[in-house]
Amino acid sequence: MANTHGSLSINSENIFPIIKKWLYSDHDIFFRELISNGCDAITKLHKLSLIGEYTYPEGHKDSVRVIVNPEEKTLKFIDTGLGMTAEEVEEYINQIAFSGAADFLEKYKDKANDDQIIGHFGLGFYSAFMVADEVHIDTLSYKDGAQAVHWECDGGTEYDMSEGTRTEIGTEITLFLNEDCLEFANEYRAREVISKYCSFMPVEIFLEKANAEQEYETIDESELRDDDVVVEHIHEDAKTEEIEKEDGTKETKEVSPARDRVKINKRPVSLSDIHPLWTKHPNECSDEEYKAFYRKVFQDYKEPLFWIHLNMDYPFNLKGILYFPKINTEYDSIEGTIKLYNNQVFIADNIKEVIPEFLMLLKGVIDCPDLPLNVSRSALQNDGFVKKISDYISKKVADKLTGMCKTDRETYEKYWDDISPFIKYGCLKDEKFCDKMRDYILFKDLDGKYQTLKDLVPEEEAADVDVVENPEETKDETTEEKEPEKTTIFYVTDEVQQSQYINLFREEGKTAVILKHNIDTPFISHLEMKNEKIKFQRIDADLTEDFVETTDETELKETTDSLTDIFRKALGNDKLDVKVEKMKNENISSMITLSEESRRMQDMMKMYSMNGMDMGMFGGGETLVLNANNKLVQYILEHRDGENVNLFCEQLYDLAMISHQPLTPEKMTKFISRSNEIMMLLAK
Ligand SMILES: Nc1ncnc2c1ncn2[C@@H]1O[C@H](COP(=O)(O)OP(=O)(O)OP(=O)(O)O)[C@@H](O)[C@H]1O
Repeated sequence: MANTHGSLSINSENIFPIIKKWLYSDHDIFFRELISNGCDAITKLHKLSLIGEYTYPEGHKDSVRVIVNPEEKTLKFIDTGLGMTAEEVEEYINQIAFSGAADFLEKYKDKANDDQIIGHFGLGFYSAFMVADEVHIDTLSYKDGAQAVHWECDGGTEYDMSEGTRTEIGTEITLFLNEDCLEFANEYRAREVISKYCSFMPVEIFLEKANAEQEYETIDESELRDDDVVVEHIHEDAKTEEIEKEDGTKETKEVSPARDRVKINKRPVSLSDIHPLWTKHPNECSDEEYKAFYRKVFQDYKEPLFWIHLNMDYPFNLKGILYFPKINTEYDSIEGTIKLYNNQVFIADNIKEVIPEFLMLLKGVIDCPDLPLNVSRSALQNDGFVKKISDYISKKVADKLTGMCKTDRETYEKYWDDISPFIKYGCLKDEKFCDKMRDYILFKDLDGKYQTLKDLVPEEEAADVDVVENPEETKDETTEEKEPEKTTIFYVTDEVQQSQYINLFREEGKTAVILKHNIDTPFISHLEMKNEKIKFQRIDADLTEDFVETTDETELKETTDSLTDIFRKALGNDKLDVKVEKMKNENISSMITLSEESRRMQDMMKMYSMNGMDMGMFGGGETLVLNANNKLVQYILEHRDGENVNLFCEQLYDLAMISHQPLTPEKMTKFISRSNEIMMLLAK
C-alpha cells in the first residue's frame, strides 16, 4: 500500500476545536464512543461468521481491551472486531460522515454555551480528540488478503496513512493524551468511567495497566480452564495434626486432604456484564438475581419492595426493570434514578423526555434500541416517538400493578402503604395512568382493612363512579340541573390526635379511611374533581347526624345563645362560633369542628407558607361544639356567674382544641398551668 498523506475533508478549517468544546458535555464520553465502536465491530464480525463469510480461528475470544499507560500518557482501545481495509478507513474515518460534520457546524455554530448537546452526528470516533493531541489507528480487516493499515492524525486537518504492522484481525486505537486530560490514563479513573458507561455492553471489556507486574492466583486443578496461563502445578500433601486423647495417648488426625493446585496468571475480570438481567426473560430471573442486580446498579443496600420487568418487542423494542425502592419514613425525600440504555450502551440518567415524570421516583434501567442514541434533549422533547415510548412505559406499569391487585391481592396490600405515594403521584401527573389505576387505589380503614373506591361507595356501580372525562358531554337532560348526590368518605389524618372522633365513629359502627401522607391532600381533591359523586371529609369536619339526637331548631336556641355568651366572655373572643348539640354520648363535653373546605384551604396555605410566612392570618374558622347532654356543660349553663366558670370554659375549649390540632407553645403552657390549678382546687 502506498503511503498517503491527505486532508480530512471537512468543510471547515478545523473541526476539532468544535468537537472539543461542544460536542459532548462530558469529556469522559470518548470511552463510551471508542468502546462501543469496538463492540459494534465485534458484533459485525459475528454476523459475518453466521452467514459463512468468516470463520473464527480456534480459541478466539471476543474482547475490548483498554490499556492505560500513565508513563507514556497513552490510552489504547483494542478490539477483536472486523477491522478496516485502507478503503474503509478512507471512507469511514477520513470522510467522517462529512455531511454530518457540516450539518453539525451549521446547526450549533451559535450555541457555544449549549451544554445540553449530548449527541453527535456520526462523529463518535472523533470524540477521541476531546482528550488527545494525536490519535493512531492500527487495523487489520477480516477480508481475505487485507493489508494492515496504520493511520495517524495530530488533530489538525491532515492525516497520514501507511501500511501497518498489525497481524491480528481487529482494531487498535491509540490516544496520546493532552496534558489536561492525563487523568484518563489513571487506572482508577479509567475504571470509574468504563463502569459508568460500559457496565452492560454486550462484549467483555478488560482494563489493563501497561507494564504492570504480572499477578497470580492459585486454584484447584479441577477448576483449570483452557485459557488459563499455568505458571506451575503444586501438589499439596495432606495436613495432619497430633491431638491428645482423654486417656493421655496421642493420635494423628488429618485436617486437610492432599490436593493438586495450580498457580496461574491472574484471570482478567471483565468490567461489563454482557448479559444484564433486563435482557433475560422474566421467567428466567430469580428474586435473588433481581435484588443483586439492584444492589449492584444502584448501590442501595435496602431491599427494593418489588419490581416490574418490562420486556416488549412490539410496538417498540424495549426492555428494562423498574424497582420500587423502600422509603423509610414519609419524610425521606424520594429521588430515583432511571438509567437509559441503547442496546446495552449507557446513554444517561433520568432523561425526563423518555421516562414519565412520576416514574423518576423509582430506580431502574430502560434499554430501548429504537431510541436515537445521540440526539440532543431538545430534539427528544419534540419527538412524537419518544412521547409514545413514555406513554407505553406508564401503561405497562399500570398493567403490572392492576394485574397484581387482581391476582395477588395479598401481596399488593402488603406493599400498598409503601408504594401508594408513587401511585398517587402518578395519578396526579398522568391522567391515563390515573384512569387505569382508579379501581386499584386502596384505602386502609380504621380496622386495617383495605378497600377500593368501589367498596367504599357500595351503591355506586362501576358506571356510576365512572370518571367524568368531560362533564359537559356526559350530562343527560334530566340530570343537567341537579348536583349529583355525593357519597361522603370520611378520613383520618392522625389516629392519635383524632382519637376522640374515631371513638365516636366506632360507637356508631362507622368507619373511616386513613390518609396521612402529604400527597393525600392533593390526591383526594384530584379524585373529587374526576368523580362527581364522591366527597372526602375529615372526621372532625362536622358532626354527622349519627352522633346527635334529632332536635327541632328552636329547642336549643336559647341554650345556644346563653352558652355562646358565656364562652365568648370567658375566652375573651367575641367572634367565637358556638354550636350546641344533644350528643348521644353524654360523656363528651366539647369538640371542635372545622369545615372540610376551610381546613383544606389552611393546609394548602401551610404548604405554601413553609418559608416563613405568618400563619396567623390563615387560622380560624373553627366551631366549638358543646354537648347539651353533658353534665359539665349543664353546670356551666346553670352557674354562669359561678366562681370557677371561666376556668371551666377555658379548659373545655383547650381540651376540644387538643383533639383537633396541636396547641401553640403559649397555649400549651397556659393549659398545663390551668390543669395544675384545677387539681389544686380539687385537693383543697
Ligand atoms: N473499532 C472499529 N472497528 C471497525 N470499524 C470502526 C471502528 N471504529 C470506527 N469504525 C468505523 O468508522 C465508522 C465511523 O465511526 P464513528 O464512531 O465516527 O461513527 P459511528 O460509529 O458510525 O456512529 P456512532 O458513533 O454515532 O454510532 C463506523 O461506522 C465504523 O464503520
